[in-house]
Amino acid sequence: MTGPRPVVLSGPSGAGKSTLLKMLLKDYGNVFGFSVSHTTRQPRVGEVNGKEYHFVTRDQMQKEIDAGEFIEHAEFSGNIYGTSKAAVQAVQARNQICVLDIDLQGVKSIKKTDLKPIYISVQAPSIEVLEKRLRDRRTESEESLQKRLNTARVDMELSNEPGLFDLIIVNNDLQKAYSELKEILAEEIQKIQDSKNS
Ligand SMILES: Nc1ncnc2c1ncn2[C@@H]1O[C@H](COP(=O)(O)OP(=O)(O)OP(=O)(O)O)[C@@H](O)[C@H]1O
Ligand SMILES: Nc1nc2c(ncn2[C@@H]2O[C@H](COP(=O)(O)O)[C@@H](O)[C@H]2O)c(=O)[nH]1
Repeated sequence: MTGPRPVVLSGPSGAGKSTLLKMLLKDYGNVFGFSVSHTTRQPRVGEVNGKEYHFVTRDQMQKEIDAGEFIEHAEFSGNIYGTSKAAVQAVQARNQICVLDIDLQGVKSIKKTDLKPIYISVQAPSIEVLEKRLRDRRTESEESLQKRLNTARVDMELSNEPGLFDLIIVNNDLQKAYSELKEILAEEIQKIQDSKNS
């Protein structure tokens, strides 16, 4: 893999990864590019195929995994999610910092590749706050919500492993969390802006 150093955003469902990512893309749209993952889950209201995800069937996804088209893939809450080689290459071809929003299994898989991203974990202040955010988001059935909360408990525990993440952001105050995110990425942002201006 070539190009600027990618960024991995991980952390429990509902912690605020997509919210922070949207802020980053709004402020630095030409600097960052989102790695559009594949998923077998159903699109949510407002989600567009090819933008938030490539929405695919389990059969189609399994065929592409078998064909070696994915850098990593994982089963999460009853669905498969994965990062294709093409998704990352598309961003890198635009000389943008590639941002991957992936779960903890994905992080462990990416650690075995030569991608060498900056690893950031986004956490909610507590499981209670996380549950409230997920409920208020109104995207999950009760079954899916419980699965996500169970996975979140494990994620919150395991993410503290020394060396796993370069930074853990506790997303309580959104603006403060965003400032922390921008701070760790400042050097990479500057490099891209300099290269685009030269
Ligand atoms: N600091 C915050 N304070 C209050 N609400 C927040 C904060 N950050 C995010 N939220 C809200 O919490 C909900 C979950 O956030 P978001 O969808 O960004 O989480 P996520 O980590 O991307 O989840 P998933 O992994 O399921 O995609 C959203 O409704 C969002 O508006
Ligand atoms: N290992 C991977 N995890 C991924 C990928 N794309 C998203 N995700 C993670 O899935 C959960 C649930 O996402 P949701 O959109 O259904 O709420 C979340 O933790 C994402 O980080 C991927 O390509 N690989």
